[in-house]
Amino acid sequence: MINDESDLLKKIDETLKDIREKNALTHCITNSVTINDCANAVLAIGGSPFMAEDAEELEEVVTIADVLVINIGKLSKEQIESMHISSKTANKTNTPIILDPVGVGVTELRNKTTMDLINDYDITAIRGNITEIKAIAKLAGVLDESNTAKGVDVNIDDIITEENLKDNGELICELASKLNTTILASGPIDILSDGNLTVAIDNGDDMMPLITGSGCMLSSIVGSCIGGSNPFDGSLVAILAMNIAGERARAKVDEKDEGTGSFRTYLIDYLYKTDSETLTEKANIKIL
Ligand SMILES: Nc1ncnc2c1ncn2[C@@H]1O[C@H](COP(=O)(O)OP(=O)(O)OP(=O)(O)O)[C@@H](O)[C@H]1O
Ligand SMILES: Cc1ncsc1CCO
Ligand SMILES: [Mg+2]
Repeated sequence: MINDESDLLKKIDETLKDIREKNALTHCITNSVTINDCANAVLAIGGSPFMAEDAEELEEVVTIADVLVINIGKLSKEQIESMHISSKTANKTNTPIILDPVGVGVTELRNKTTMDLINDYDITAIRGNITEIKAIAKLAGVLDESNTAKGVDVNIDDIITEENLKDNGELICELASKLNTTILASGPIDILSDGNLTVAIDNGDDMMPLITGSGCMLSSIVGSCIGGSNPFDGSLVAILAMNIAGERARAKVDEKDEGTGSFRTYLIDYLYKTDSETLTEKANIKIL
């Protein structure tokens, strides 16, 4: 039973141990832009990445995988078919599915692919930037209007702030409840909800959106963490690990007068160096 923030912090140590012990085989069908960063992020947090998307091997892959991560960043007809084959198998084998709906709201293909997956299968968690999550809310009939994403990036009018935190928290909670899933919406402040418990996480660094794939990496490690624990605790540890790695990477690049290229490398370094003491000490979380 979670009564306050300290109850959530107390669980971090055990959840991280479970994640590392499980070393979840994390099957990703993802975009070719950030696929290597995703594989490295999964290894750094303590998972085992397996990128596979040819229809011929998918039933075998999903059957041995602990978790399936689907990222719609750079779709092709073949990949969409692969997403369906994998999701169908994953639901049969009770393998959790994490969906990253990159650019949903921007094109009809992304809208259709996202909503087909949500409507046809049990999706364990959805992780997107706040514009993508609002686009799904509109497509699912929970929101009347939504802004269009700027390509794969958030629309600045949607950015989660202290002022809109309560409204966004309520919306994400309602959407999670309606879709019977766990939702993680990212930005300067992130919101996590399973439809019962809704938490804001105010960690991270403003250099994170200046490299491509910080969101894709986050979705991949959400997969490894859920595969090693459960949807809510796993997502919370994943977002804390990612954002606190971002904070430590930023301190490092500033110290060395470096830029976004080095930041990308340090982000993986500090994901690898994730420890529960640092997460617990630096976590800035609030139950909404
Ligand atoms: N301005 C910011 N300040 C602090 N942290 C941020 C900021 N913007 C994003 N983040 C963090 O960066 C990570 C990725 O979130 P973001 O919303 O940028 O994902 P995304 O748009 O899906 O990224 P991409 O599609 O490029 O992979 C999250 O951990 C989030 O908390
Ligand atoms: C830049 C880009 N384009 C399609 S996917 C992707 C990676 C960030 O989502
Ligand atoms: Mg994204």
